[in-house]
Amino acid sequence: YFARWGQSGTVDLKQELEHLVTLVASRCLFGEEVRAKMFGEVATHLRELNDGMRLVTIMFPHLPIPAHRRRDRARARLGEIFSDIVSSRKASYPDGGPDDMLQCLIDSRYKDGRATTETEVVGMLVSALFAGQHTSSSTSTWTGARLLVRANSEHLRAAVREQERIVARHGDRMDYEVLQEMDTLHRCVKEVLRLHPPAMMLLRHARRSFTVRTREGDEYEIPEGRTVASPLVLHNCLPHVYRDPERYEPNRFGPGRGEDGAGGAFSYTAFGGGRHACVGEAFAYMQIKVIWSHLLRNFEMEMVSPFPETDWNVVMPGPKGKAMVRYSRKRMSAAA
Ligand code: HEM
Repeated sequence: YFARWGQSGTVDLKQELEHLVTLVASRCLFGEEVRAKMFGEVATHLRELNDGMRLVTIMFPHLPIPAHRRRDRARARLGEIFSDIVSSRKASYPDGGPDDMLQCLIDSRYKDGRATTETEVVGMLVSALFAGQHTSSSTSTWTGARLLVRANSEHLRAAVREQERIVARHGDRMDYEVLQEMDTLHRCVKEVLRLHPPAMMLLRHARRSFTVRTREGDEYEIPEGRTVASPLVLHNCLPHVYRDPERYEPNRFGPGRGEDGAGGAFSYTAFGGGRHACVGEAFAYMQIKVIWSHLLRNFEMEMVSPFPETDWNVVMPGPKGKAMVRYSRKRMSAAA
């Protein structure tokens, strides 16, 4: 993908990473044969789905506003595209096909032995692509925005030094084990997710009433049947859990700092928690670390646009506007 970039130049990192993550997601979900075909249109519809998830959507999901109409048209069109993909896969591989998520959903059976229907497979594909695309691409962009500003150059240097050590040990080999060694990069991404969680709140339905006791000792009764919103944009920044919470400080998750999980099992909830916690967490970290290890090994980069603002108008807030980055090629050698 990055072979398209020149020897040096300026790019909108946000747009580049959005494209790349859509390609990776479509390859992993649908397989090689559809990756190239569907890229342009699907990327546009995914953007319209996200743009149609406004704050007002939580209260009035069907309010007749232009963003909701675009969302509904995009969902219908995605349904058509994916239905074609499911039926052509079923026709081409009647006895089991390639090793990807599409095939896995087609082959799945319910406990009573019933097969999944085409509508169910299409619905799950749309939701997995939606859940995995925007979240990972905005986290990749925020990682760049955080690491490439001058104030964080020590963290950038630490992440580059880690890549040098890993290249010296493993050369160009890139697989699951090698990714597990990238602790510094992992913490850089984890800290990005603390400050810029793509989901701003978790929602739960109270199936029975219960009482919440605050640190100050106040008690609140949550009645049965209510929806409870847990605002992770706020509790990822609680000062009694995270020292200097507004600061980008990946080392707070390092050994001996005592901040990792300091507020209990649910103090860090960028991927949610409990029964409905994100199923894509491990995949997301792998994807983002593959992308950023490649960039750190092959490019010198610097942000040339202001640090992006957050687009708070949508339910899954991401960086607003462009994230312009100047790059020049380098080659990290195994001898480094
Ligand atoms: C940086 C990337 C990601 C972030 C920050 C993220 C975050 C989240 C959050 C906060 C939830 C709600 C959890 C809850 O309510 O407790 C969630 C659910 C979910 N995520 Fe992710 N996610 C990411 C990537 C992915 C990827 C790559 C996939 C799939 C390939 C994925 C699939 C899902 C699914 C299917 C659910 C619903 C789980 C359920 O309701 O049982 N996510 N994610």
